[in-house]
Amino acid sequence: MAFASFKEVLLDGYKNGYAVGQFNMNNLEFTQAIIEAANEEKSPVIFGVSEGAIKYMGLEYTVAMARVAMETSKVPVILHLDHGPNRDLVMKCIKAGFSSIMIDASHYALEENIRLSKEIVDLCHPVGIEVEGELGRIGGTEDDLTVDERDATLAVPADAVRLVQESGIDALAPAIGSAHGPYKGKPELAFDRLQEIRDLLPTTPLVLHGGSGIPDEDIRKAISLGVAKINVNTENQLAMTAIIREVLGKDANVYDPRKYMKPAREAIKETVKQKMRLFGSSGRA
Ligand SMILES: O=C(O)C[C@@H](O)[C@H](O)C(=O)COP(=O)(O)O
Ligand SMILES: [Zn+2]
Repeated sequence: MAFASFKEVLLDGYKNGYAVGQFNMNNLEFTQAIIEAANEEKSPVIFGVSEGAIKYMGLEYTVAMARVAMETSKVPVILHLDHGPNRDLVMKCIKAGFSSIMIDASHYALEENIRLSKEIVDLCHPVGIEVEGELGRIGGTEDDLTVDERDATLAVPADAVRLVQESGIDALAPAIGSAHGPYKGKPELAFDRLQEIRDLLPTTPLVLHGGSGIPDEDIRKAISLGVAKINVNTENQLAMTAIIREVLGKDANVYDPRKYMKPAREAIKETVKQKMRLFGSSGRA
């Protein structure tokens, strides 16, 4: 068994009107919960791993856990570098066995975003690895980086065309008003902007970051406008932490981590299953 093709999985969603969830790996329990949910829902699944998560889990453990999950399951599984910051980490992830890469050069000016994204595509495509790029600035806290909401900027459609065509990326994450982490108010997605980008790039699967806390009807609308991958992390973290608080709050004598990590794993699994149903990926594997 091998990891599945990022482009094939996304294109199937794109053509058939559903999105595949990227769920971030933070530890063993996340890995188990995500793959169990995917198997029970018969859904393709993407393990997203950020630089911070790699530092926390270790690169070898990360790949080993994802590989065991992939080899023991019957659904397409992808191991994706999330918000890859530079060539160095991308190279390490390719060598370690990641199956796709996100290069996030969105904090640079357009020309530099295109240059760095193309450099990563030129590294990845010859070895069969597909690449996601990002345009505009997504607000909120992602990994160890916080972008103040006032500094968040929507992706410019003409720039999206240049980034995709000149770098050769396989999927595009345009900033359309979603944010990483918990939302302070109701999220306001710029659907007109999403529509414009989709019309200009009718064959490129789009990616929605900051997928936690977005109302179901907005998720469905985003999918109808070309979003084929949705990233979720915060909702899983909140579900896990809430149950651990509850278990420890009820009984101060609990000290065995298995007593609270087991229900925590179940809580993540339920959250992931609900997302797979909402995204329409259930039953697609
Ligand atoms: O913060 C991370 O480690 C991962 C996120 O950046 C991920 O790419 C994402 O977009 C998930 O957003 P969230 O659901 O708002 O955490
Ligand atoms: Zn993100």
